[in-house]
Amino acid sequence: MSLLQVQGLRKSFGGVQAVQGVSFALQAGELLALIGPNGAGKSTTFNLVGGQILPDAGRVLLQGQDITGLAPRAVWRRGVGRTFQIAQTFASFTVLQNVQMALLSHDRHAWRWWRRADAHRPQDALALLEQVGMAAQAQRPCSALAYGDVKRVELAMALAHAPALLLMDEPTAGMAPAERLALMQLVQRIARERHMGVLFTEHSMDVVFGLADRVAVLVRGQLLAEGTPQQIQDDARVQAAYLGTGLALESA
Ligand SMILES: Nc1ncnc2c1ncn2[C@@H]1O[C@H](COP(=O)(O)OP(=O)(O)OP(=O)(O)O)[C@@H](O)[C@H]1O
Repeated sequence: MSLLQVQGLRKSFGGVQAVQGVSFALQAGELLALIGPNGAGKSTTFNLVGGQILPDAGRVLLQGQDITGLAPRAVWRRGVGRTFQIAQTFASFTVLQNVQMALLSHDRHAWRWWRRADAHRPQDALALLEQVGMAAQAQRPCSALAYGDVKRVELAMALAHAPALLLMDEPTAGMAPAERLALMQLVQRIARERHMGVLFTEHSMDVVFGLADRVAVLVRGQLLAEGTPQQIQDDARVQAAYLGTGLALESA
């Protein structure tokens, strides 16, 4: 059974048909990149899976269970984690405290008990930081970190929830080419180790064609093609869709 099945999703905003019957599947341990020109419907699809937007039609199944229309928090409870285009951490708290707070949230302790974070599962928080290569910086405030390191802390916070599926919205936005490949190599390794599926939107073709297992191409709200990076790069329809958009399909 696929980890995630998206079946015939549709969403219109007024007269704009943002997503028009999109279907795809994602397996555990796999990285699926959702790409397409501006306005293709990537964010809308992403938000339909995460529960931020209600679909007009179609279904989202997680491990065979229908999660269509559930609120974001309920989708999260079912095992769907999320990272954001602009990493979200508490700047004045230490790296370790940030992960401890994510563990608190996962363990269903209310956020207002944040003062207890210091005492909450410090060894587990440290182990998560080791997984993302941030244990040495555990005691630094997040405000003192380089942006690439903040993204690693955000990843550790998402992993605190032990998600079966991780949604990553433009994970490498604002990062230098070497940094973004390193981050996504880390995500790939963790996805394999944890059998966690990763659905990500991405504009950097070096990341998409270097690290995704499969690529889904959206154009004007429809799924134009889906396949391995090589199949997508060789697909004449995809190349035509990108012509004139100012985006290059080749890896940098
Ligand atoms: N809340 C909204 N209200 C009205 N129109 C919307 C809304 N969200 C998206 N749209 C429209 O739906 C279409 C798809 O937008 P979407 O943001 O999903 O595309 P995208 O592929 O993520 O684009 P980009 O790469 O520019 O972020 C666009 O025409 C957009 O203007």
